[in-house]
Amino acid sequence: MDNPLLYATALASAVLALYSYSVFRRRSSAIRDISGPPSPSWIFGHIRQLILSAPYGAHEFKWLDVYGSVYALKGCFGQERLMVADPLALQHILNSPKFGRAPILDNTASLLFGEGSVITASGGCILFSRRNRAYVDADVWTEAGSEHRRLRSALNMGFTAAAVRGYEPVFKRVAEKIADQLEGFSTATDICSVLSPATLEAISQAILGHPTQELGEDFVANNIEIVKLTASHSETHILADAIGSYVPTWVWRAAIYLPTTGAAVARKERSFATQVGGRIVQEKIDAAEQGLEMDNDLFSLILNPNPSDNTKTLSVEDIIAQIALILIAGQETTARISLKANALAFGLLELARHREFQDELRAEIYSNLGANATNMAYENMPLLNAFLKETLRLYPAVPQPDRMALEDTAIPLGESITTLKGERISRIPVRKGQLVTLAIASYQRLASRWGVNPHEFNPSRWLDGKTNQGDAVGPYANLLSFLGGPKTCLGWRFA
Ligand code: HEM
Repeated sequence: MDNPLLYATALASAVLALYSYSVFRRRSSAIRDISGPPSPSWIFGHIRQLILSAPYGAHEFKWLDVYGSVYALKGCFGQERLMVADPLALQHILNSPKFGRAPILDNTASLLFGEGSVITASGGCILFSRRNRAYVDADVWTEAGSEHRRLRSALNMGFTAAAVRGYEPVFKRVAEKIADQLEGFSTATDICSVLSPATLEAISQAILGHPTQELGEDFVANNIEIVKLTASHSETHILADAIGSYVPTWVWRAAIYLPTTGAAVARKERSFATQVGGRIVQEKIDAAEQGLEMDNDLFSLILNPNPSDNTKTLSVEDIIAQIALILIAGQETTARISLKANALAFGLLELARHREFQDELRAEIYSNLGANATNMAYENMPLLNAFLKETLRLYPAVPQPDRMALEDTAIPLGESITTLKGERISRIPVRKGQLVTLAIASYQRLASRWGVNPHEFNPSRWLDGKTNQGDAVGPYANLLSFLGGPKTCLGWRFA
């Protein structure tokens, strides 16, 4: 299509179709009656303010103060969205089969990791492809849910408290390497460029049982490229996501063959993961057949399951299908290269800002290392635990994941709200297809939950018992940094 008139006509038709669709949905949506900030733009809605503002939350936390823990926002092209930081509502959405990941998240995941990974087996993609044909089939949900449970149950073997304790020698080696590197720097340095490869090293050794150099330079370089791509945000990305969410799943599946940088990196990742993963798995199978002792990395654990329990058995293909996901999911969230959300970098930044606390924490760690240098007793280190919780609370790596209602339903609220019509409601009716943003960063700054001055870094809030824990919401300290419900981060103990 090299005729500019054709381009203009195609673009105008797409914009008109999006506009008509958004008007149609707006007329029939209950979200219209929920208060929220006025939208600055029809094309971007509030998304630029939500995602691109610096420092993080510049707009979001003001909206939280003004509109409370549930309010309406506009997405791109006039789309209605609901922001939810109410603990009961979050807990409901995360645990209800009536909500799934937003199609754009699922489709991106399947592009990067293929169809066989635990994250793509969770039902979303299958459901969304059916939804494109305007129906949701309960049997499909159950089938996809059970495939997700099967993979999770088998993989979980490598993420139990005992298994993660088994990885401690790896963590220690990697931590010593980071410390050596940092001691060698005499000027200001980009900490993310040190932490990101170190995290990949820890994951590679603990999960695959091989140091990164054995994965091959090309695989490692491509992995870093993917982490950079998935961490970057711009107006172009926002628009591409918005348009991509209207694109059917079969088009996404074909997108892997596009001649774009993103598709090329995704293609390489999947091909490297299959080749390298296949080689590593085969080596382990050969070692087991020769009666050699298996290592205690995740792959060796999975390949050597309890034969009496066949629910925990994974095929070689199943195992290989998890490699790209685990390398990227762990690295991207723990030590992301972008400064938007990097748990480790933000933790170090807060230590630099709070020198007194830094000294106390160092003293606590040294005194425990002295007592038992090979086996760290984390439970005996209250300051370290408080530091980790406070860092994860203030800087969730995934601060605003989207969910979508898979059928007409209602979201219960812990605190009732007044609608624009003046009605007091304790449940918000939502229509099938409604997008809901889980406002994790806002939830983790609710004064009602975490005590006074919730925007301040103050680890002692965890020590003096002033955090109101309420109902269990997330897996760790009631935080939602690892999300919650059946799709809780598999690697939260590892992280
Ligand atoms: C601070 C570090 C980490 C954070 C904040 C984090 C956060 C998350 C979040 C929010 C999700 C859910 C995504 C969604 O459903 O939309 C997730 C899923 C996942 N994470 Fe993590 N993660 C971290 C580290 C890790 C590590 C180190 C690993 C593995 C070594 C890992 C493996 C996974 C896997 C396999 C899933 C998919 C689970 C499923 O769909 O059932 N994560 N993570």
